[in-house]
Amino acid sequence: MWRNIARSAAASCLRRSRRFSTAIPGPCIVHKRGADILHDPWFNKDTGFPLTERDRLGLRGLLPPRVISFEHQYARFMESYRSLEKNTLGQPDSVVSLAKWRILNRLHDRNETLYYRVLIDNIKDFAPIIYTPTVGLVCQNYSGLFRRPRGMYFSAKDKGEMMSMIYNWPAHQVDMIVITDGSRILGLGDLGVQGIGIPIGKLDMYVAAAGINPQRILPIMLDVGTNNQRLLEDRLYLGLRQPRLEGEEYLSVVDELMEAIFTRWPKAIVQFEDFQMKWAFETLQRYRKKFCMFNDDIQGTAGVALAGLLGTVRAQGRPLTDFVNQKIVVVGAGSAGIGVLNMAAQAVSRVAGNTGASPNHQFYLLDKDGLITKERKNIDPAAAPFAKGPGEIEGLREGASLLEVVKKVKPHVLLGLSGVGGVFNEEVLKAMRESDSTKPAIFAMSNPTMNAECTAADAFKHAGENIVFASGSPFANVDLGNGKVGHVNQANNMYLFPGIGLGTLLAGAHFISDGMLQAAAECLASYMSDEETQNGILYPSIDSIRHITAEVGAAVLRAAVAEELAEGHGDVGPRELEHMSKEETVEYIIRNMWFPIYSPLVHEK
Ligand SMILES: NC(=O)C1=CN([C@@H]2O[C@H](COP(=O)(O)OP(=O)(O)OC[C@H]3O[C@@H](n4cnc5c(N)ncnc54)[C@H](O)[C@@H]3O)[C@@H](O)[C@H]2O)C=CC1
Ligand SMILES: CC(=O)C(=O)O
Ligand SMILES: [Mg+2]
Repeated sequence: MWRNIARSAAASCLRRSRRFSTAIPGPCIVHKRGADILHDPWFNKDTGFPLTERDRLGLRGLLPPRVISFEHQYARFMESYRSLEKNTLGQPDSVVSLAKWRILNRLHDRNETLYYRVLIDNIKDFAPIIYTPTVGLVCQNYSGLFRRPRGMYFSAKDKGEMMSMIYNWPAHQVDMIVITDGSRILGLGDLGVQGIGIPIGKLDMYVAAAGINPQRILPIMLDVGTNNQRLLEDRLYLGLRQPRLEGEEYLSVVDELMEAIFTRWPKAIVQFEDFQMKWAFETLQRYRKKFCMFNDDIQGTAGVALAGLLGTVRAQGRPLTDFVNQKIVVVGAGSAGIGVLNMAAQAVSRVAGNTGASPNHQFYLLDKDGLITKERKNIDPAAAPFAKGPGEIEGLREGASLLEVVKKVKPHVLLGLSGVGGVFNEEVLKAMRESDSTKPAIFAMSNPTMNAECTAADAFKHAGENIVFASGSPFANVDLGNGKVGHVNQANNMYLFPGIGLGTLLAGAHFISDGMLQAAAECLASYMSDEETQNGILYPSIDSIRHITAEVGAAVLRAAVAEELAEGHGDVGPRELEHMSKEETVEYIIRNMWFPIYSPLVHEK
C-alpha cells in the first residue's frame, strides 16, 4: 500500500522550471514609471534592467550604465552572504543569525524576484533564517529591528474602519493571507504586534514551497493589545499599549476583519497562525464553514505529526494496522497537542473500524500540571476525551509527572508540543530505553530551538541509538561514532500548510474539509519509502519542499473534487479538474507555481 508516488515526472517538471531564464517569460503590466519602479521590490530588477526597458520605463540615467544579468546578480548576492558567514565565524549564534536575517531582509525589501530565487535555490540554508528558529528571534527584537512595514496592521483602535482599510492594500488580487494576533508566537508566548514576523515567514514559505505569487500574498497582524508587561513598558514597542481584548469584544474585532478580507477578496484563503489556544479553537469553529480558512497550529501540525506517527509504525517494520497498539504520550495539551490527538484518534478509528473499543486508550496527555485524568478540576473540554479514567492506568494518579508516566507506560512514542525547552530531560530520555517499541520515537516538536523538549544529541545519547527522532526546528544529524549517523527529521507543519493552501486555491474550494486535510496528511505519510522509514527517515529533505508541496496540493485538490467542493480556478473549471488523473493533477499544480525570473515590464497608465 505504501508507494513512492510518481515522483519522477513531477521532479523533472520542477527541474525544468529551475533553469536560468532560458524560457521566455510572459510580460508583466506595471502602472508606474521611472524611480517609482526602482523603489518597488515587486518590479525592481536593480542593475538587471535591459537598456530597451530602461528607455521604455524612463529609467535611463537612473542606474549605472552596465547591465548585470540575473545570474550575475544572484552570484554577487551569494558571495556577500558567504563572506558574511566567514566574517561572523565565532560570534554568538544569535548575532550571526540576525546578521543573516538582515542581509536577506534587505534584499527582500529591494528586489523580490532575486530574493525569492535565492530563497528557493538555497532553502535548506535559508529556511532556518526566514522561518524557525531565527524568525522567533526576529519577533522578539522586532520593534528594534523595524525599518519599514510589511503586510497590514489592524488594531483594536480600527474598529469600524476595517472594511475601508482593507482597500489600502495595493494589490488587486490576494490569494493567501496569514494572520496572527501575536498571542502565542512559537513557544515564546505573547509578543503582541511583534508577532507579524510569523505571517511574513510563513508566507515566504508559501512562495518558496508552493509557488504562490508574492504579489498575491498578505501577512496580517491583528493587534488587540498585549498582556506581556515587558513589552508594555518597552519604549520602542510598536503595538497598542493596552491589555488584550477579551470575550465578545475580541471576537467582534476578528469578525470585522474576516468580513473585510472576504468582501474584497472572496476567493482568498486565510491561515490562522499562533493564536493562543482558546481563540485558536474558537475562531476555527466559528469560521471554518463560513470562510475558506484553516488553523495551521491545530490542523497543519496534526497532519504532519500523524504522518510521523504512521512513519514510526513503518520504521518498526510493523503493518499500519499496528497503529492502534502504539502507546503515545503527548506532552502539551494546547492547540497543537490536542489537534494532533484529534487527528490521530480519527486515524485509529479508520484503522480499527467500528470495534467498539475506546478509541483513546492508547493516548496519554500531559500539560503543565502533569497527567490529565478525569479527576482534573476544570478540565478543558478539548482535553477531556483524552483524560484517563480511574483505574485505566494502574499506579498512575492525576497529575503524575512525565517521568512517572514514561516509566509506567513504556510508550512507543513520546511527543512534545509543550513549548518548554528541555522538559525531556536525561531521566525521561533514559526511561525511554525501556519502551515497548523496537524503535522508540521521540518528537521534540516545540519551536524555536531553545524551546525544543530536548536536543537531537541528548535524545540519541540518553534514549539510545535505535530511536527515531524528529524536532520542530532543525538540528544537525548526530554523529553516533563508528561511522553511524542518527538521522534528524524536521517535524514541522511547513511540510503541509503550503500544499493545503495551494491545493485549496487551485481547487477553488469554498472551505477546507476534514477530508482535504486528511488527504494532505496521508500524502505526506506515504511519501517516504519503506527503506527510508526503516532508516528513521520519516519526512523528505526540505530541499524537495516544492515537490512534496506539489504532491500534497494535488492530494488536497483531488479530495476537494471527490467531495464536490471544487469550483475551479481561473479558466479551469470543475469538470476539467474532475477528469484529471493523479499525475495530471500534480502537473497542473506545478504549472501553476510561480517561479522567480525577470519578466519584461510593460507600462500601462
Ligand atoms: N513543529 C510544529 O510544526 C509545531 C510546533 N508547535 C510548537 O508547539 C508548542 C505549543 O504550541 P501550542 O499548543 O499552540 O501552545 P499552547 O500554549 O496552546 O499549549 C502549550 C501546552 O503545553 C503545556 N505545558 C506547559 N508547560 C508544560 C510542562 N512543563 N510539561 C508539560 N506540559 C506543559 C501547557 O499546559 C499547554 O497545555 C510551541 O512551542 C509551538 O512552537 C506548534 C505548532 C506546530
Ligand atoms: C511551526 C509552528 O507553526 C509553530 O511553532 O507555531
Ligand atoms: Mg504556528
